[in-house]
Amino acid sequence: MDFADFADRVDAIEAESADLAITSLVADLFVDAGADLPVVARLLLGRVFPAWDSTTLDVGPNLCHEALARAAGPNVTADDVAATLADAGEIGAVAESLDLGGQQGLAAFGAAEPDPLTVAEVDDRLRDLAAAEGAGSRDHKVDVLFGLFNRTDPVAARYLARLVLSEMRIGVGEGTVRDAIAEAFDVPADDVERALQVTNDYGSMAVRACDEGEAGLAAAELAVGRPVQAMLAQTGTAADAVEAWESVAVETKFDGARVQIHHDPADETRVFSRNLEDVTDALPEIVEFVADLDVPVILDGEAIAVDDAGDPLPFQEVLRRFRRKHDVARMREEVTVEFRAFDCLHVDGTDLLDAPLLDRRERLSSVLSDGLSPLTVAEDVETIADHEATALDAGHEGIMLKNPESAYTPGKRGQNWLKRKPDVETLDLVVTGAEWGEGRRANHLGTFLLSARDEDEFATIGKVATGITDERLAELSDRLEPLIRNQEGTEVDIEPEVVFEVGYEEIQASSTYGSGHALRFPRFVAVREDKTPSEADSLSRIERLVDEHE
Ligand SMILES: Nc1ncnc2c1ncn2[C@@H]1O[C@H](COP(=O)(O)OP(=O)(O)OP(=O)(O)O)[C@@H](O)[C@H]1O
Repeated sequence: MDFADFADRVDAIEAESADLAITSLVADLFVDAGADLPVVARLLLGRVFPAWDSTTLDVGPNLCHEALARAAGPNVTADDVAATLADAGEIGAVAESLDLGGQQGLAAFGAAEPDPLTVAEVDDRLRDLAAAEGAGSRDHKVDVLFGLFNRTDPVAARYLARLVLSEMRIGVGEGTVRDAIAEAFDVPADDVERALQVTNDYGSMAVRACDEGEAGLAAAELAVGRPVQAMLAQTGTAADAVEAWESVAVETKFDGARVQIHHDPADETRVFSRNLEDVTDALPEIVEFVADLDVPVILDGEAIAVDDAGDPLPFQEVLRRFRRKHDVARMREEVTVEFRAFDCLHVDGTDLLDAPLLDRRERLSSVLSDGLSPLTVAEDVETIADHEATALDAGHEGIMLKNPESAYTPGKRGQNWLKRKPDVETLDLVVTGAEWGEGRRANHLGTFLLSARDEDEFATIGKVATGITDERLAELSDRLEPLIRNQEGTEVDIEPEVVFEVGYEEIQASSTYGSGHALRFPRFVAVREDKTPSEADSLSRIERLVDEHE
């Protein structure tokens, strides 16, 4: 399929507002995609790589601006592109407005008219770009993008630019793609959903539905090395759990960060964070913890930080170890990390997702002799309260209440896992702007603009400057500066990428911020290194919190 045809179809999808009509347009596109089906399914979701693969293109706004400027000819600079972006508000509109691939573009192809750009070629070139590293990789990336932009018409340029900056935002979510696969290939949406949960690969599952139908989807299996979404919990009480189930599996709720271990004794061990990022290199202790297991396993659990006496430290400590690429050995001395296992998805060739929790726990105890989260089966609130008191005494965050009969449902926040509602409410919000500091803090970003997730946009809700030490501020500044998009006076726009956990006193109505709400006395708690903006708190959650407190 030509990329220009794909872009025209995406344009029609973006222009449609009715959900059902969008699904049908996507389904038609899937039917017409032929051999490009896997790539088309991923690109619609703004992905070059499957959802389980944490490889990124690693293309920042500046690099993209440079490539666009080159493709637009000698009279346009990267600064011009950035200035146009400030007016246009999004990179797609900027790319579309530039006259790309003029004479300088043809010259790059030896003056001959280049072949039309295909979807497969875009995919190949972007994969090649993602693989570039080391000296010269930046130039190589600009060259690749320049080569692609040179061969796009305005609509294709719009979607290519959005794709490379992970800003596809065409109103097609994972649910739409699931329903469109079902509609296109006449298979039940539930079967597609299940296969997607197990594989986390929209492209391959679209192909399976097309080629093999229901049977192909049913045969989808977990693979050691390919992470699945974590099962999530709702808030609930002991009384809720006792009422809902015959008995209750009570576990300690560790205050750490979720990790999924994929261990294959014949191959390697990989550790993934809650957002499926590969964090293996940052957490060598976790790899060492399973090194002696002689069967392939997929384990779910929590990485916690402990002090010299082995007592738990707050989760901010463990987050200091996440995503760290340098100084891992030194950080390991500073913060000791341990693993606490609470679930087991696969052992030695057998998938356990559909097995009841207690069976999965039995398999877990058969492979691990220590590091298990303690579990009590309770039938009354008193026994649950006892477990809770013991957990809190030991310095843990609280308890989890689980339905002993329940299957493991990846990515689902169902009724089968309940977490004790924390006493202090915090919000996970995306940093979308900042202000340069004053006085001795003038070289750092000082105040951070926070936004809640609103569908695939972000709605501002407050600013935080309190609770941040000078050292932390320097770190945050280094982290956020490369994400600056625009600057006006001392205020900057920040590419939505970093999630802050923030405490607050109250949520008030406000006309100052886009969300219609403002946080009263917001204070910085931590950077949620384990969350992406898509996992930040949504505007609808904030509205629910406001309703609850009224
Ligand atoms: N025994 C346990 N079983 C399940 N989860 C546990 C357990 N101990 C700790 N956890 C952690 O608790 C998390 C769920 O509750 P919590 O509210 O703390 O997480 P969150 O990441 O802030 O929010 P959420 O997962 O609800 O989006 C799990 O994702 C997991 O990381």
